[in-house]
Amino acid sequence: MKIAVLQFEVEFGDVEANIEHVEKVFLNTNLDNIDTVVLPEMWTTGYDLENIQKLAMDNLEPIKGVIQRLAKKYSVNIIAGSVANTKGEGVLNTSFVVNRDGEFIHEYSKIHLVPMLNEPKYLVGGKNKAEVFELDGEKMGVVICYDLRFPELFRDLALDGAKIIFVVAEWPIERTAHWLTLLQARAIENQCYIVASNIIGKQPTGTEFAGKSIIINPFGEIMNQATSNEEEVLLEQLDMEYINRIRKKIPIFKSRRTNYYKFN
Ligand SMILES: O=C(O)CCC(=O)C(=O)O
Repeated sequence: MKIAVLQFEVEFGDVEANIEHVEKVFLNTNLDNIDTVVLPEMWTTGYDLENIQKLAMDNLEPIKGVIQRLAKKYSVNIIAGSVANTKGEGVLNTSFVVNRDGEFIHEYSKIHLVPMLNEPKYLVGGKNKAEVFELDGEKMGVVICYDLRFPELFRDLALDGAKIIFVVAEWPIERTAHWLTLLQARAIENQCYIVASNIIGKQPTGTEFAGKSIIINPFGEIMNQATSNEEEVLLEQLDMEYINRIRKKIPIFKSRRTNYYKFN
């Protein structure tokens, strides 16, 4: 599976400009042999939480249509990062996935809201657990930013067969060390690929973002990593068989002693 991870600066509160920008990145990137493109968290709005009610999508419309059109046009699967999304009782931070035929195949709304960003004041948490989905016959999952601090979520996805876990984020630069360490830990402990897309730049709220989008293999090695301050597209081929070799060599899933854990 060949992956393209997009890292860019989000225009604060400017949905139209951000969509236009992503369309341009698709146009200017050679996606000929790419299977799956990954976008970051809240990429249509940034953390413009004061205005999030009016900037949010309405049950993922119209952004779903935009992504479906791009997926078909370039014949790529798209992990569409996440967007502010009004559904039911409030605004969710929702990630979604569309396959290369333009079919909508998965949706997950962030369950862990971030106190440090005041997210619980403006957003509602997702009510469903992160589930595994399939693209091109491979099982995978997607989680959103702060979710990275909750290893249970990753373990559940891995136990359900996920071989790639995507992390879509707006992770601040001041906690770059946590970003890198936790992403590598999640890859090592779950022996799966971790593919993470983060944004760059400073937003009017004063938060500066870490960039450092990254692709990590199931042995925990960094295959590709972006800088902290430049727009970039990371391209990498993932060998899905490598997961089996690593799991055979270090059989942690066979060595688990679930009787001794709170969560099993
Ligand atoms: O956990 C962190 O340090 C950052 C989380 C975050 O910024 C987010 O979830 O958007």
